[in-house]
Amino acid sequence: MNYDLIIARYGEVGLKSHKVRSRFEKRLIRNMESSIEAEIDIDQARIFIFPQNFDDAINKLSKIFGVVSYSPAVATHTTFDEVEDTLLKYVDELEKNNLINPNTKFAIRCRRVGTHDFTSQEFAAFAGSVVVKKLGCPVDLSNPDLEIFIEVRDNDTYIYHEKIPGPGGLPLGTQGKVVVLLSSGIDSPVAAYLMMKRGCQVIALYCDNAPYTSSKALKKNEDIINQLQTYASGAPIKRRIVKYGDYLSKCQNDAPSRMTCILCKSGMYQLAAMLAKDMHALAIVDGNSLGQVASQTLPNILATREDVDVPIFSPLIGMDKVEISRIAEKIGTFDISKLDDGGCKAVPRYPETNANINQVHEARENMGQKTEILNAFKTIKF
Ligand SMILES: Nc1ncnc2c1ncn2[C@@H]1O[C@H](COP(=O)(O)OP(=O)(O)OP(=O)(O)O)[C@@H](O)[C@H]1O
Repeated sequence: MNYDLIIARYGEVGLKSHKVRSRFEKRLIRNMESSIEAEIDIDQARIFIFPQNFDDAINKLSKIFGVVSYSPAVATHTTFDEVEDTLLKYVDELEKNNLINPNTKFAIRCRRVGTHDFTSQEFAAFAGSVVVKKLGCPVDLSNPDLEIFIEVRDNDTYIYHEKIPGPGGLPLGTQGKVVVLLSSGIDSPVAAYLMMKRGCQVIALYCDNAPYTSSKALKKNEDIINQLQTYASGAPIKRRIVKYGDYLSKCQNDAPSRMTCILCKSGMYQLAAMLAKDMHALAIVDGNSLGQVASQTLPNILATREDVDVPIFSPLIGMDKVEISRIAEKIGTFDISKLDDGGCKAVPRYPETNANINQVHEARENMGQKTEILNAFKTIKF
């Protein structure tokens, strides 16, 4: 198919006030321009993309948040003769690609913006008659095998047959920055993706538990971030790594062993809060799903968040593993996350599942958490 352009549509952005919408539209276009080589215009809630490479643009648009659907299209002028001529060529191409034949039930869907001396129904009937004359195929408006869309916008008319779904959400970068505690597991990459979909730029903090975890875990974290970067056009993920092994040793040596995981998570939140303040992020995000593992019971979630003065979001809290894994597969992180990295050797045999906030508070004081976290923070490279 020889297309002239791609028409993209946005969803939620259109519900905003005029001022906010115009800011979000600009950001959406900027995000598109940073990964697609194209000339891009916007007119009345439609984005017109004239790419250098169509396949590449079609691929990239599926990963740009804010886009709800898009259609490769041909363009012509709004006259009966020119639309007939262009439609005949378009149908020729559809036929060559086995998308239409004399038995295909089809419908023309016409939309119109502007002042014309015909209605949308009249124009659809005209376009339908062009197709019937050419192929003799039956019109079926309620249950067609193929829909051909004709979009008339003043003097320009666009013809297309596909509406490819985009990822939806809000344009990346419109909702500020968040620090995501991003491990090498299945869940936190999905949490990061969902926050990106809501428009947040991600700062990914990885706590490197070496020598309790292997270099494979660190490599997996890098590969996961590279995969998530394909969705981050216009607001790339910033990766930060903290050396966390010494802190974990201190937890093991100076606190009851059943507390290690609680103190580990509590320390991660403290670090994430410091990083958030340092990098002007307004929230922390984790991959918790209620009750999934020992560290994610309600008492433990409460105890690990004590003294954290930055909001913590857990976008997966109500999802089960199957739902989370399905998203991980869709976004391409599942196969990386599921690779065996040997796990964390600091996990005790019997981790606490019902933490008492006072006891955790005492354990944090006794192990000198504040100093240990300050020391760990210094290992982050900026
Ligand atoms: N090494 C780490 N670096 C950064 N964040 C981490 C790390 N380990 C765990 N977290 C955070 O704590 C949350 C819960 O921890 P848990 O030990 O259950 O994670 P996991 O199973 O290793 O990874 P995930 O939850 O991402 O599948 C994670 O979702 C993640 O947000």
